[in-house]
Amino acid sequence: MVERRGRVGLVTLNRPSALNALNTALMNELVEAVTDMDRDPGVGAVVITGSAKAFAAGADIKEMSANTYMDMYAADWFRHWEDLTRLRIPVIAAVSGFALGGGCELAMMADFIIAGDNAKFGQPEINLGVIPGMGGSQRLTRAVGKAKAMDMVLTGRFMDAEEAERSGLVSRVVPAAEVVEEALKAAETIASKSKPAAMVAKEAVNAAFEMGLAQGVLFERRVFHSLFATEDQKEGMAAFTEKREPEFKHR
Ligand SMILES: CC(C)=CC(=O)SCCNC(=O)CCNC(=O)[C@H](O)C(C)(C)COP(=O)(O)OP(=O)(O)OC[C@H]1O[C@@H](n2cnc3c(N)ncnc32)[C@H](O)[C@@H]1OP(=O)(O)O
Repeated sequence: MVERRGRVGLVTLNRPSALNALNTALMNELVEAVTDMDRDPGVGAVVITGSAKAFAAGADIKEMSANTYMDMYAADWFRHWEDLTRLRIPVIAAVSGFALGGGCELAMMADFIIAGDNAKFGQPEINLGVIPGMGGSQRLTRAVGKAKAMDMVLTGRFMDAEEAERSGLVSRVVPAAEVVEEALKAAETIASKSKPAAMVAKEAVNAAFEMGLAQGVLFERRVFHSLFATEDQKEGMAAFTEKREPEFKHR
């Protein structure tokens, strides 16, 4: 499930026979793997991917179907999975095939999504008599706006890769066979930058979803100032002046 390519971590969901339906065991493994990478100074970015047919076809319907309200509430079902949104290093979702329900929500927990041209995104929980429960109603709405989010959440229809790119859900669409390599290349590019700068950049962009404009701009300015305490800022600006490539030390 977990591989290292230099400074990049690659995590592959490994239940292809069930289209990577997200059950507790799989999600515990995923959260543990990326949390370990997040703490590893040698990792600068992470890619999460699935199989060619499915990134993930949703939360495991069979695992939760017999649960009662109290089972769901007492376990606070999906709460632990939200840990993925608290990672400090950049995370890319490389999506091929189905990204449905919890699969779409998992992809949206990443910092950005690179989609194969066969990708299909959807929040079809309405067909099961429920609604998104891993943040879909919130993150999809922020990504694509109210009209498309309402359409998808209320009708359960799928969005193809082209529409997903046009709507702002994914950052780029590439041939399906190349999606993991493209995501790894993007992750390698990120991991080659100053790690403190990349982490702060992620925090600053995410702040746009939590703060008003004035507060967000102030937050950005303050964390921008803070980067002048890093060796990498000195190196990056010296390298520019000396017309050479920077050698970041990630501190
Ligand atoms: C986060 C919250 C609140 C909820 C959710 O995420 S609920 C789940 C939302 N997702 C869905 O409703 C999609 C369910 N899956 C499908 O509609 C189809 O599997 C498909 C359209 C994605 C693909 O259809 P296809 O005919 O190509 O493949 P299947 O034979 O249907 O699937 C193969 C294999 O995988 C099992 N599978 C698929 N999705 C799930 C799932 N979400 N949970 C559990 N198991 C799933 C499917 O049952 C089949 O396994 P078996 O052959 O053993 O039955």
